Amino acid sequence: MFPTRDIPSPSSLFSAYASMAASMMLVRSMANEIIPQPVRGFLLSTLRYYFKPHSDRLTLIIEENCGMSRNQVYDAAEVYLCTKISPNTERLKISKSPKEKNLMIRLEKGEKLIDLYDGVELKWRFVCAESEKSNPNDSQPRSEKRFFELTFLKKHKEQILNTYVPFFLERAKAIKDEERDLKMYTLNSSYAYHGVKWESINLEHPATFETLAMDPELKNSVIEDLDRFVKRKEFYKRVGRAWKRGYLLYGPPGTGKSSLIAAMANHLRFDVYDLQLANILRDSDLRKLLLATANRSILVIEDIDCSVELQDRRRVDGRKQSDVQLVQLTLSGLLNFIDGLWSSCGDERIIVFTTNHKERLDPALLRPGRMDMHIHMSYCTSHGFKQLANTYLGIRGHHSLFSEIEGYLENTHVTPAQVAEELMKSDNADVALQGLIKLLKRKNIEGDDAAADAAADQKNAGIQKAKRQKLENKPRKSTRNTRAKSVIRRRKCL
Ligand SMILES: Nc1ncnc2c1ncn2[C@@H]1O[C@H](COP(=O)(O)OP(=O)(O)OP(=O)(O)O)[C@@H](O)[C@H]1O
Ligand SMILES: [Mg+2]
Repeated sequence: MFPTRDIPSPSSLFSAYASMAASMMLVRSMANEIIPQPVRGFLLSTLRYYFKPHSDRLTLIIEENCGMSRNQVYDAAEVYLCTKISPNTERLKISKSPKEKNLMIRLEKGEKLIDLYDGVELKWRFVCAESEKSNPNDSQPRSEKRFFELTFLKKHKEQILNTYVPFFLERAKAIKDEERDLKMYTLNSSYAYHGVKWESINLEHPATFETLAMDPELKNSVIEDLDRFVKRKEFYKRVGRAWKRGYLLYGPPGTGKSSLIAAMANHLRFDVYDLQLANILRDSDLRKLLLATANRSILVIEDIDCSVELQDRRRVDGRKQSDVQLVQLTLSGLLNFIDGLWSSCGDERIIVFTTNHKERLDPALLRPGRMDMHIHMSYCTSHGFKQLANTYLGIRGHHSLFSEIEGYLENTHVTPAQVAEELMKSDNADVALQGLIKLLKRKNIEGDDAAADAAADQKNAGIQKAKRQKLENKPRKSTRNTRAKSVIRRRKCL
């Protein structure tokens, strides 16, 4: 039997606890009275800091807003994380506004993601919390506070802040760029504006480097050149050059010069500014227009050989006599103007000139260093034809009619535009290719005729030239004779 004497009865236990709790409350209330609230808060948090086990993880809080403006890091994280959605993600938000092309996908609150960067594991969590009301009597509903938590090992703090955050900011920019519609700016020459203005439409030209029929080596070198250009921000800064690049596209009509410009714009996701010089009368307009172009854009001046005949244009069309301008715009003047402006402002600019007649161009344009790359767009080759047959008829391998077509292409001048037109005439590959053979045969005969004509012309021209020279020599002799005779006559007279 246990002695029951030492075991406290429940009622005595209760009264002991009650008196202990009362005395603790008394101590606390005394402490509350003695130590003011802010000091108490500070002491508590300090004690908590020293006695809490320390974590080896750091969490960055990325809030939606910073003051009145949006937090760019938050917006970038929202876009970037859409590319990191894993099979474990359970809830996503999707939306689409009428103006947008693609669905917008965003994380739902509470969702977590893991990202790996350079071997470092990063834990992301999207949090939506109702913010505290500053005034409890306020009838307004509580606002929602949204933020991302980014957690990783503390030892990676520098790496994350200095490289990972800039990395996903850059990626988000690229993704947004990819999503947005490209713009094509043309000039609005309505003089209601007292000048010209850029007007934009969506650039929906579907040409890409994949669909472009052109010499594969040349195509690759253009792609590489463009890719190198956009990556060389630091390089251009270091060597003290403006970050811009010029391309001259030349070749007969219908060889793909305009298509190449569209392919460049689609590849780089750059807007296009189509500068029709014929619509510009004043230097001040040109300056305004150039200054109004944005970075990451392509300025296009098509058919530059026609535009250089701009000197001394006198424009009176439908305007008051007082508005009549004497326009003096020479190519070299224009180039110096563009160079000057471009060297002083703007980044990541591309300028493209096109011409059907390179030989007619002002040497100022062809001067080394002015147009960085001269790209010859030529008649359809056998490789170009295969590319078009693939694009238009879906023929990937060989076709029984190919060798005949390739035979003709070796000595026939036909443009990719003409080939493309033939290939579009039927969905049936055999019919379309037969049509192309007919065209090539016709061209071949015309080409032979034209060559025969050209040879005959040349021969005639040679004969005419010889005759002219003969004639030119005769009078010269006769002139000399006449002059000599007259001298003799004059002497005789004396
Ligand atoms: N190299 C090419 N590859 C694919 N398609 C081409 C090519 N060249 C021309 N085409 C087709 O022909 C059409 C006209 O070509 P494009 O306008 O690019 O020629 P261009 O060289 O700019 O002619 P122009 O000198 O008359 O301005 C294009 O829309 C395209 O369908
Ligand atoms: Mg063109």
